[in-house]
Amino acid sequence: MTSASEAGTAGQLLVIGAGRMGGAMIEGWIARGRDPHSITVIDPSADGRARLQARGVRVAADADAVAMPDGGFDVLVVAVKPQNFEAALPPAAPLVGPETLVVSVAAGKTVQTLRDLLGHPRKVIRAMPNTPAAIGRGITGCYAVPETEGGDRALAETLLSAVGEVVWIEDEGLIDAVTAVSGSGPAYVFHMIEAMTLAGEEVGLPHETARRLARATVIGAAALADASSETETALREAVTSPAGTTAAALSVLMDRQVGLPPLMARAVTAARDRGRELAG
Ligand SMILES: NC(=O)C1=CN([C@@H]2O[C@H](COP(=O)(O)OP(=O)(O)OC[C@H]3O[C@@H](n4cnc5c(N)ncnc54)[C@H](OP(=O)(O)O)[C@@H]3O)[C@@H](O)[C@H]2O)C=CC1
Ligand SMILES: O=C(O)[C@@H]1CCC=N1
Repeated sequence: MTSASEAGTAGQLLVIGAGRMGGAMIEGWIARGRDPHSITVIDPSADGRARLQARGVRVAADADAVAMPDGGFDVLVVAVKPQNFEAALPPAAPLVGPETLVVSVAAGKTVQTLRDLLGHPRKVIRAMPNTPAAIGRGITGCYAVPETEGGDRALAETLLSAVGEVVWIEDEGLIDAVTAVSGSGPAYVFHMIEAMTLAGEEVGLPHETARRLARATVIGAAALADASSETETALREAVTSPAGTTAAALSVLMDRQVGLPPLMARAVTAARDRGRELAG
């Protein structure tokens, strides 16, 4: 087993579930120079396995088919759906050693559940990334159990920062809130494009024109926010002429009773509560 600091690019990684999230992380690690042979994937999808194998990643259809590396796995990344936990995790428990760092990106599933299903590993980190990870523009919120050491957190941060920014929280109970804001958040933004497209059609634009305008506006506004040192509030105010068209729209969107803030609060609370339900 390598030291935690070496394992940013060295060390042996086991990934259970290489779909959208697991796959994006693997691509990020390889892009950052990790040897694909240091990654082992368990995934039942034959197509997915063939794609990864062609990239040099070691693959197995199930835990029984995994060849344990000398010294064991340094990190186990759990990236299966919460609904697949019971089937996927217990068979992998023998692959988890006393020094293996378990990093789970699954929504809802608690440290306690991970420990119960994986033979009670000591070092567990819950991480919540999002799909912009696929282009290296994700953000991941992380919680580490007190049993982890500085080197474990540094190792997790190295792995997760391969696909974007990393923020740490000190309370596991807040991971569901992170999920509700940034984990699920990209879907809210894509839905904003859909809603602006529909609204454009309702005021007379052809569908494709409305879609092009809406999409380029969201992408352009996000890029401007990214490039600018100004706050979102300042950027919003820069669009808003006194008594102009934007002010008319914002009087609807910013209504405290029926505007976007109370609607977004309901949506984020619903996501947070669903995360809590998935824990069970
Ligand atoms: N998508 C997102 O935006 C985010 C997802 N997450 C979390 O990431 C996790 C994975 O989500 P996502 O990547 O979207 O899901 P995907 O369905 O894309 O990926 C899950 C992968 O796990 C595989 N799988 C199913 N059963 C098993 C098993 N028994 N052993 C090993 N692998 C298995 C699936 O194969 P098959 O398709 O053949 O079933 C699939 O390839 C979830 O827990 C989710 O909460 C976290 C942040 C954001
Ligand atoms: O929808 C979900 O449950 C997962 C977690 C965050 C994004 N997708």
